[in-house]
Amino acid sequence: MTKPRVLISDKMDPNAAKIFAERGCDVDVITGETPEQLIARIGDYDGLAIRSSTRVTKEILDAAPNLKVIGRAGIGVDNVDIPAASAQGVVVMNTPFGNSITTAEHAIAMIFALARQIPEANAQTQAGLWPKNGFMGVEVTGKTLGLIGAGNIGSIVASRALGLKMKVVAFDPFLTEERAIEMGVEKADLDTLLAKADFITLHTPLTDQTRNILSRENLAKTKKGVRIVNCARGGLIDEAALKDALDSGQVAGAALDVFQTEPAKESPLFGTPNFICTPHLGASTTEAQVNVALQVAEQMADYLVNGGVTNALNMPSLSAEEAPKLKPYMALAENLGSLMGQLTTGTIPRISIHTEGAAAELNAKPIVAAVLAGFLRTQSDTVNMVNAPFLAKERGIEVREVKTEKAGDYHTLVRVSVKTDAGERSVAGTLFGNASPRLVEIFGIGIEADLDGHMMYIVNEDAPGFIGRIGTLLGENGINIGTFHLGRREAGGEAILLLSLDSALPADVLEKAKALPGVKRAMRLAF
Ligand SMILES: NC(=O)C1=CN([C@@H]2O[C@H](COP(=O)(O)OP(=O)(O)OC[C@H]3O[C@@H](n4cnc5c(N)ncnc54)[C@H](O)[C@@H]3O)[C@@H](O)[C@H]2O)C=CC1
Ligand SMILES: O=C(O)C(=O)COP(=O)(O)O
Repeated sequence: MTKPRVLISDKMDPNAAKIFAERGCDVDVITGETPEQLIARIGDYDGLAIRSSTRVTKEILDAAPNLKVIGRAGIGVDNVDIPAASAQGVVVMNTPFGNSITTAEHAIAMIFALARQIPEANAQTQAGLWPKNGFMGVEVTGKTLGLIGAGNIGSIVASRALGLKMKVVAFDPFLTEERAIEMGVEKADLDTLLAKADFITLHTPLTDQTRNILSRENLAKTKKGVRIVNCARGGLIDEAALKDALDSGQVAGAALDVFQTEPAKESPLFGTPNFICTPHLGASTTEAQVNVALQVAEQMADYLVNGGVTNALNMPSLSAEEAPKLKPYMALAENLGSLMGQLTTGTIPRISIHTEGAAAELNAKPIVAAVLAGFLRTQSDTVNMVNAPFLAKERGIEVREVKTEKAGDYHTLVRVSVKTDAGERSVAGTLFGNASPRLVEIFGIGIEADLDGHMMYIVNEDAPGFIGRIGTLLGENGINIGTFHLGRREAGGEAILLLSLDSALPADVLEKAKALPGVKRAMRLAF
């Protein structure tokens, strides 16, 4: 058997290459290449091990017919086009915990650096100025830390901040009261956090919901003199608005480890008083880098050599016997969970997974795990089939399984229902030819569609002319519609439109769609 070939394309602890070799893989370490160089090289490889510098785009995947697995030595996978990788059958895995402590410690270091202006004081002292009177700091003891995102890293930051005698107020729509009490933090909505916090620290992934969470408008709602730390992802803060807020004194200090565009070699923020930054060093400690390198190499080698799957973000774990029958159901279940996750917001106390007809005869556990993974992955990059049920429990989500062996309108059906403030809402799908997943219902409205790639979802008033208007808007913006699906409650009532698009829907076009007459809701979806 030929040995699997692995490319390590970002700087990684040497332990990774060592493990790959020990586990029977041929490994090359070639870092710092341009996308064009990577495209020219990637065709030969079965595995690609990365950190945040390599962007794995559809173009790179298109040039990688042999690629089976992408391993992220770290947490965030926003640099990987996961829908494109999934479409190509490439497993994407990360190492969800190996660098969390290190990153939390960087955020705490940033808090102190801001509180005592350490970088500038250091620079002026070494320049011979002995600026003893120029640097009046603030204590952190007794101050309020606003935590946006209370997942793995956020909760470590909270525990450290509590140890420093800070009060912690957390905003995370998926944080339950019980978990907040366990963490010793006060659960709050975003506006309350913005109004109360003396320091704000961000620990969410970059998603459509979190992009620009510290927008110009939200920065204006902060307590005057707030200090802000971002060691999560660029794009969570409006950088131009942050610059203005620092200039006006609304924000007394800001520390960024991450930027909207990286590498950030220039920025209007550079040189602004009370602004400090590091070049995406959150995960850069010896300990964290050894952790993630060992873990990613073990996981990838396991998959390439034995077919074992750990911490995969886009693939279910299955036994060899169950696999062929369950596989299409897993895809259906994951898509339905993801659809539900994308369509609902806020705390969800209950998810019910109902299998009917042929689906009810199967082992429900992987189907339930796939629904939960699809649902929770819209909130966190670190969810997979293995940890989704635990995460759901931790988030206080009650999970119900219901089986009806007698078939209804479809010979086999999976229905996902969630309890929301607005009542119970459900989506359902079936398998065509026992193989192809198909959506058949959204929120009580019958609609048949494949859930695949980039999509757009619209709820509108059923009235003549609407379909023409949306088609014209997308056409004028160069967006090609792949498939077009319609459903409605009754003639002239509420209608839904589900479009598959050949490219991602830009934010400005989405805003224009929302402004079309008759549109009640418009959003982009991705599978
Ligand atoms: N600077 C660096 O070098 C590093 C950065 N990171 C980044 O840190 C971030 C957090 O990582 P983890 O804590 O491990 O992830 P996690 O998945 O454990 O936690 C993320 C939390 O954000 C919450 N969240 C999701 N949507 C939200 C919203 N709209 N508003 C508020 N909260 C929301 C989730 O419920 C979850 O609790 C990720 O973006 C990751 O990529 C991670 C490691 C190193
Ligand atoms: O793990 C993450 O999400 C990180 O952002 C760390 O990035 P890095 O591996 O240091 O390029």
